Amino acid sequence: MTALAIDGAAQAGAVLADVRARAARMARRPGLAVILVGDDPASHVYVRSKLKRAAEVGFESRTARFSLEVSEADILAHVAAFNAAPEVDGILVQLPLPDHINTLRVMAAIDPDKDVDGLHALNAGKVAQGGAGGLTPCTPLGCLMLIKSVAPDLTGMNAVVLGSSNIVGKPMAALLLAERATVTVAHIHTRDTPFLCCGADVLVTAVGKPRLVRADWIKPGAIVIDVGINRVATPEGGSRLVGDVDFDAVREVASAITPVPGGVGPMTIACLMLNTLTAAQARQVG
Ligand SMILES: Nc1nc(=O)c2c([nH]1)NC[C@@H]1CN(c3ccc(C(=O)N[C@@H](CCC(=O)O)C(=O)O)cc3)C=[N+]21
Repeated sequence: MTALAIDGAAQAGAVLADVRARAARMARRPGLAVILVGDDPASHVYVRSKLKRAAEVGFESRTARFSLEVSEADILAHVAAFNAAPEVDGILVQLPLPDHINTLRVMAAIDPDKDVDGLHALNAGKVAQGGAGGLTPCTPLGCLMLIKSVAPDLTGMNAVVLGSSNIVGKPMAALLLAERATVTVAHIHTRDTPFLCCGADVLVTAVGKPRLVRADWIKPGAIVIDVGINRVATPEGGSRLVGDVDFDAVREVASAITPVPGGVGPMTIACLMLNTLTAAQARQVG
């Protein structure tokens, strides 16, 4: 069987069209503020594409850029200014931050109502409790939409999440649990990860290791969601993006799989716009 390649770009396009239509009906355009530290080229690419999408759906946006040497106090002061700015509905602090800045302290400083990354402890706690009313981290939210596009009911399924970060693995596990799946989270210290993966009806990989996940790790018919974005050298001397999954081989075992690029990445950005719209609507209603 050759798996269905889940078209993340197309599904993201549908989410963005919906966001754009709903934003157009608002009294005030939603506003997104991005904080970017350092000069990592990949981070700059991601932030550029977020700002481009924001403009396309009719949002205002602004970016505060800082050198790698910026102090934590300076970042916290900018977060406070965005918290206080009435035209800013969503605040995103691009990660990773440099080591001298305490990421959790910065997340804690963001107004939870403007926390469009869903990383403030209040929003993370709401996600963990399986409840509505909070903002959900963009990548796991996008992954869940992609999964549900091929499997609307996850009740009783075995889901395995590779990676236990605050931004992907932990909220992904919480969302799958809320969908009534049986969830296992594997990480760097896990013994026999391939064995765990072999029992997965749904496998979400967020590790950052190019082509780590092989075809013999995959249960026949599984749904495979690849969050990894890894740049690798090509024999021709160029480079290209690959995921955490050996796509060509796994495709012959799985029933559905997301490609890289064109899978989870575009959905992450679409969900950021969706969260910004949600935050703007909640704030404008008051
Ligand atoms: N606070 C915070 N929130 C984030 O959501 C966040 C972050 N920090 N730090 C970095 C990661 C990475 N990330 C991506 C989003 C879109 C693509 C994306 O659209 N990728 C395209 C390809 C892009 C390319 O060609 O380079 C694709 O997969 O098709 C990739 C990566 C969001 N992140």
